[in-house]
Amino acid sequence: MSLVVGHIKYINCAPFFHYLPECGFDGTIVDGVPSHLNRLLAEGGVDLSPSSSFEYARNWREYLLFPELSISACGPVRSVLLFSGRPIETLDGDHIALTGDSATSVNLLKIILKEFYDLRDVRCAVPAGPVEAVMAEGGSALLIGDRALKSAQEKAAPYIYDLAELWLQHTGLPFVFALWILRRQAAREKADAVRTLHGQLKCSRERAFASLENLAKATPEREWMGEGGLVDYWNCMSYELGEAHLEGLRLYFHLCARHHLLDEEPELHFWGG
Ligand SMILES: C=C(O[C@@H]1C=C(C(=O)O)C=C[C@H]1O)C(=O)O
Repeated sequence: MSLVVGHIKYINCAPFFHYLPECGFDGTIVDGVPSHLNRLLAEGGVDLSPSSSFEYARNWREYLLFPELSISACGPVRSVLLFSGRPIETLDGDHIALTGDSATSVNLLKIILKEFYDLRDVRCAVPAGPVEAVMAEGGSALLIGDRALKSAQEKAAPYIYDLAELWLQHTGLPFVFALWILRRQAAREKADAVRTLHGQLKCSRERAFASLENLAKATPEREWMGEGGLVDYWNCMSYELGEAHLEGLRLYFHLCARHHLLDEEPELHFWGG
Protein backbone atom coordinates (compact mmCIF):
# COMPACT_ATOMS: atom_id res chain seq x y z
CA MET A 1 0.00 0.00 0.00
CA SER A 2 1.31 3.42 -0.98
CA LEU A 3 2.37 5.89 1.71
CA VAL A 4 1.33 9.52 2.10
CA VAL A 5 4.33 11.42 3.46
CA GLY A 6 4.44 15.02 4.70
CA HIS A 7 7.19 17.35 3.51
CA ILE A 8 8.16 20.56 5.34
CA LYS A 9 8.74 23.17 2.65
CA TYR A 10 12.00 24.45 4.16
CA ILE A 11 15.52 24.07 2.81
CA ASN A 12 16.52 22.15 5.93
CA CYS A 13 14.42 19.19 4.73
CA ALA A 14 16.28 18.80 1.42
CA PRO A 15 18.77 16.16 2.68
CA PHE A 16 15.85 13.84 3.50
CA PHE A 17 13.84 14.45 0.33
CA HIS A 18 16.03 15.36 -2.63
CA TYR A 19 17.31 11.85 -3.40
CA LEU A 20 14.22 10.03 -2.14
CA PRO A 21 12.87 9.16 -5.66
CA GLU A 22 16.35 7.91 -6.67
CA CYS A 23 16.35 5.80 -3.51
CA GLY A 24 13.14 4.15 -4.75
CA PHE A 25 10.32 6.13 -3.11
CA ASP A 26 7.11 6.17 -5.17
CA GLY A 27 4.46 7.27 -2.64
CA THR A 28 2.64 10.60 -2.38
CA ILE A 29 4.23 13.74 -0.90
CA VAL A 30 2.16 16.48 0.76
CA ASP A 31 3.86 19.88 1.25
CA GLY A 32 3.22 22.25 4.12
CA VAL A 33 4.55 24.32 7.00
CA PRO A 34 5.02 22.39 10.27
CA SER A 35 1.71 23.47 11.87
CA HIS A 36 -0.23 22.25 8.80
CA LEU A 37 1.59 18.90 8.75
CA ASN A 38 1.03 18.53 12.51
CA ARG A 39 -2.70 18.84 11.90
CA LEU A 40 -2.64 16.35 9.01
CA LEU A 41 -0.73 13.88 11.17
CA ALA A 42 -3.21 14.22 14.03
CA GLU A 43 -6.20 13.82 11.68
CA GLY A 44 -4.76 11.00 9.54
CA GLY A 45 -4.27 13.13 6.40
CA VAL A 46 -0.68 11.83 6.15
CA ASP A 47 0.79 8.51 7.31
CA LEU A 48 4.01 10.04 8.53
CA SER A 49 5.94 13.27 8.33
CA PRO A 50 8.93 15.11 9.64
CA SER A 51 6.99 17.31 12.04
CA SER A 52 7.25 19.37 15.21
CA SER A 53 8.67 17.40 18.13
CA PHE A 54 6.01 19.24 20.19
CA GLU A 55 3.31 17.53 18.07
CA TYR A 56 4.71 14.12 19.06
CA ALA A 57 4.37 15.11 22.74
CA ARG A 58 0.85 16.49 22.28
CA ASN A 59 -0.58 13.29 20.76
CA TRP A 60 2.07 10.66 21.58
CA ARG A 61 -0.35 7.80 22.14
CA GLU A 62 -1.25 7.90 18.42
CA TYR A 63 2.35 7.91 17.17
CA LEU A 64 5.65 6.10 16.85
CA LEU A 65 9.03 7.72 16.17
CA PHE A 66 11.41 6.73 13.42
CA PRO A 67 14.74 5.97 15.14
CA GLU A 68 18.02 7.63 14.08
CA LEU A 69 16.38 10.55 12.22
CA SER A 70 15.58 14.12 13.25
CA ILE A 71 16.03 17.78 12.35
CA SER A 72 18.13 19.14 15.19
CA ALA A 73 20.93 21.54 16.03
CA CYS A 74 23.93 20.98 18.28
CA GLY A 75 24.79 24.70 18.21
CA PRO A 76 23.28 27.65 16.30
CA VAL A 77 20.49 26.52 13.94
CA ARG A 78 20.36 29.82 11.98
CA SER A 79 16.68 29.43 11.01
CA VAL A 80 14.81 29.67 14.33
CA LEU A 81 15.31 33.28 15.31
CA LEU A 82 13.85 35.88 17.64
CA PHE A 83 14.08 39.32 16.01
CA SER A 84 13.80 42.22 18.40
CA GLY A 85 14.24 45.95 18.62
CA ARG A 86 15.41 45.56 22.22
CA PRO A 87 17.58 43.14 24.20
CA ILE A 88 15.73 39.98 25.24
CA GLU A 89 16.28 40.76 28.96
CA THR A 90 14.06 43.85 28.62
CA LEU A 91 11.04 42.19 26.99
CA ASP A 92 8.90 41.66 30.13
CA GLY A 93 5.43 43.18 29.64
CA ASP A 94 5.95 43.24 25.87
CA HIS A 95 4.54 41.29 22.89
CA ILE A 96 6.25 38.85 20.52
CA ALA A 97 4.60 38.25 17.13
CA LEU A 98 4.36 34.65 15.86
CA THR A 99 3.77 33.30 12.35
CA GLY A 100 1.49 30.38 13.19
CA ASP A 101 3.83 28.02 11.27
CA SER A 102 5.54 26.52 14.30
CA ALA A 103 4.76 24.37 17.32
CA THR A 104 8.18 23.33 18.70
CA SER A 105 9.87 26.73 18.43
CA VAL A 106 6.97 28.73 19.90
CA ASN A 107 7.10 26.59 23.01
CA LEU A 108 10.90 26.67 23.07
CA LEU A 109 10.67 30.47 23.04
CA LYS A 110 8.26 30.42 26.01
CA ILE A 111 10.65 28.16 27.94
CA ILE A 112 13.62 30.39 27.14
CA LEU A 113 11.74 33.49 28.32
CA LYS A 114 10.41 31.94 31.56
CA GLU A 115 13.05 29.42 32.55
CA PHE A 116 16.26 31.04 31.33
CA TYR A 117 15.45 34.78 31.60
CA ASP A 118 12.74 34.72 34.29
CA LEU A 119 10.44 36.88 32.13
CA ARG A 120 6.92 36.02 33.30
CA ASP A 121 4.80 38.47 31.32
CA VAL A 122 5.64 38.30 27.61
CA ARG A 123 2.61 37.80 25.41
CA CYS A 124 3.17 35.65 22.26
CA ALA A 125 0.43 35.83 19.62
CA VAL A 126 -0.16 35.71 15.85
CA PRO A 127 -0.89 39.28 14.67
CA ALA A 128 -3.52 40.18 12.05
CA GLY A 129 -0.89 41.21 9.46
CA PRO A 130 2.49 39.71 8.50
CA VAL A 131 5.13 39.53 11.25
CA GLU A 132 7.61 41.20 8.90
CA ALA A 133 5.49 44.39 9.30
CA VAL A 134 5.73 44.13 13.11
CA MET A 135 9.51 43.84 12.78
CA ALA A 136 9.68 46.83 10.43
CA GLU A 137 8.05 48.91 13.20
CA GLY A 138 10.63 47.79 15.76
CA GLY A 139 8.49 45.07 17.40
CA SER A 140 9.67 41.55 18.27
CA ALA A 141 8.89 38.45 16.22
CA LEU A 142 9.73 34.77 16.04
CA LEU A 143 10.44 33.38 12.58
CA ILE A 144 11.38 29.85 11.52
CA GLY A 145 12.57 28.16 8.34
CA ASP A 146 13.35 30.00 5.12
CA ARG A 147 11.58 33.19 6.26
CA ALA A 148 13.98 33.37 9.22
CA LEU A 149 17.01 32.82 6.97
CA LYS A 150 15.83 35.60 4.62
CA SER A 151 15.14 38.10 7.43
CA ALA A 152 18.55 37.34 8.97
CA GLN A 153 20.19 38.06 5.60
CA GLU A 154 18.37 41.40 5.56
CA LYS A 155 19.47 42.09 9.19
CA ALA A 156 15.80 42.76 9.89
CA ALA A 157 16.26 43.76 13.56
CA PRO A 158 18.98 45.20 15.81
CA TYR A 159 18.87 42.12 18.08
CA ILE A 160 18.68 38.60 16.61
CA TYR A 161 18.68 35.58 18.93
CA ASP A 162 19.23 32.02 17.71
CA LEU A 163 17.00 29.81 19.88
CA ALA A 164 19.11 26.66 19.49
CA GLU A 165 22.20 28.60 20.55
CA LEU A 166 20.41 29.91 23.67
CA TRP A 167 19.24 26.37 24.45
CA LEU A 168 22.79 25.02 24.15
CA GLN A 169 24.19 27.83 26.34
CA HIS A 170 21.71 27.06 29.12
CA THR A 171 21.51 23.26 28.92
CA GLY A 172 24.66 22.05 27.15
CA LEU A 173 22.44 19.84 24.97
CA PRO A 174 21.34 19.59 21.32
CA PHE A 175 17.82 20.74 20.47
CA VAL A 176 15.45 18.53 18.44
CA PHE A 177 13.09 20.67 16.35
CA ALA A 178 11.50 17.94 14.25
CA LEU A 179 11.07 14.19 14.52
CA TRP A 180 9.92 11.69 11.94
CA ILE A 181 6.46 10.95 13.34
CA LEU A 182 4.55 7.86 12.18
CA ARG A 183 0.89 7.19 12.87
CA ARG A 184 0.49 3.87 14.71
CA GLN A 185 -2.34 3.04 12.34
CA ALA A 186 -0.01 3.34 9.31
CA ALA A 187 2.64 1.24 11.09
CA ARG A 188 0.02 -1.53 11.38
CA GLU A 189 -1.70 -1.19 8.01
CA LYS A 190 1.26 -0.29 5.78
CA ALA A 191 4.09 -2.09 7.58
CA ASP A 192 6.10 -3.07 4.48
CA ALA A 193 5.98 0.38 2.91
CA VAL A 194 6.98 1.97 6.23
CA ARG A 195 9.99 -0.34 6.56
CA THR A 196 11.05 0.47 2.98
CA LEU A 197 10.70 4.23 3.58
CA HIS A 198 12.92 4.15 6.69
CA GLY A 199 15.72 2.69 4.55
CA GLN A 200 15.05 5.15 1.71
CA LEU A 201 15.29 8.14 4.07
CA LYS A 202 18.67 6.96 5.33
CA CYS A 203 19.73 6.41 1.70
CA SER A 204 18.68 9.96 0.72
CA ARG A 205 20.44 11.50 3.75
CA GLU A 206 23.61 9.52 2.95
CA ARG A 207 23.63 10.63 -0.69
CA ALA A 208 23.05 14.23 0.32
CA PHE A 209 25.97 14.26 2.78
CA ALA A 210 28.23 12.43 0.29
CA SER A 211 28.25 15.77 -1.61
CA LEU A 212 26.36 18.71 -0.14
CA GLU A 213 27.87 20.74 -3.00
CA ASN A 214 25.94 18.65 -5.55
CA LEU A 215 22.77 18.97 -3.49
CA ALA A 216 23.26 22.77 -3.38
CA LYS A 217 23.66 22.90 -7.17
CA ALA A 218 20.27 21.20 -7.55
CA THR A 219 18.44 23.34 -4.95
CA PRO A 220 16.51 26.36 -6.32
CA GLU A 221 17.06 28.39 -3.13
CA ARG A 222 20.74 28.72 -4.18
CA GLU A 223 19.49 31.85 -5.97
CA TRP A 224 19.29 33.74 -2.66
CA MET A 225 21.28 31.52 -0.25
CA GLY A 226 24.23 30.87 -2.57
CA GLU A 227 25.65 27.34 -2.93
CA GLY A 228 28.20 27.90 -0.15
CA GLY A 229 25.47 29.32 2.10
CA LEU A 230 23.34 26.20 1.61
CA VAL A 231 26.25 23.87 2.37
CA ASP A 232 27.10 25.83 5.55
CA TYR A 233 23.46 25.73 6.65
CA TRP A 234 23.06 21.96 6.17
CA ASN A 235 26.36 21.44 7.98
CA CYS A 236 25.11 23.35 11.00
CA MET A 237 21.98 21.17 11.25
CA SER A 238 22.04 17.67 12.69
CA TYR A 239 19.90 15.00 11.04
CA GLU A 240 20.69 12.26 13.56
CA LEU A 241 18.85 11.19 16.72
CA GLY A 242 21.49 9.98 19.18
CA GLU A 243 21.67 9.80 22.99
CA ALA A 244 22.50 13.50 23.48
CA HIS A 245 19.61 14.49 21.17
CA LEU A 246 17.24 12.32 23.21
CA GLU A 247 18.49 13.87 26.44
CA GLY A 248 17.79 17.33 24.99
CA LEU A 249 14.36 16.19 23.79
CA ARG A 250 13.39 14.76 27.20
CA LEU A 251 14.51 17.94 28.94
CA TYR A 252 12.45 20.04 26.51
CA PHE A 253 9.34 17.95 27.19
CA HIS A 254 10.01 18.10 30.93
CA LEU A 255 10.22 21.92 30.83
CA CYS A 256 7.09 22.13 28.63
CA ALA A 257 5.20 20.17 31.30
CA ARG A 258 6.68 22.29 34.12
CA HIS A 259 5.44 25.46 32.42
CA HIS A 260 2.00 23.94 31.61
CA LEU A 261 2.62 23.94 27.86
CA LEU A 262 1.94 20.18 27.91
CA ASP A 263 -0.47 18.29 30.19
CA GLU A 264 2.08 15.51 30.72
CA GLU A 265 5.55 14.38 29.70
CA PRO A 266 5.23 11.93 26.82
CA GLU A 267 6.77 8.46 26.71
CA LEU A 268 9.10 7.95 23.75
CA HIS A 269 7.94 4.98 21.66
CA PHE A 270 9.95 4.00 18.62
CA TRP A 271 8.94 2.11 15.51
CA GLY A 272 10.75 -1.19 15.64
CA GLY A 273 10.72 -2.43 12.04
C1 LIG B 1 15.04 24.19 12.44
C2 LIG B 1 13.81 24.32 12.07
O1 LIG B 1 12.92 23.52 12.69
C3 LIG B 1 11.54 23.47 12.34
C4 LIG B 1 10.73 23.93 13.45
C5 LIG B 1 9.51 23.37 13.73
C6 LIG B 1 8.59 23.96 14.77
O2 LIG B 1 8.95 25.00 15.33
O3 LIG B 1 7.52 23.40 15.04
C7 LIG B 1 9.11 22.21 13.04
C8 LIG B 1 9.92 21.63 12.12
C9 LIG B 1 11.28 22.09 11.81
O4 LIG B 1 11.49 22.15 10.44
C10 LIG B 1 13.43 25.27 11.00
O5 LIG B 1 12.53 24.97 10.24
O6 LIG B 1 14.06 26.31 10.85
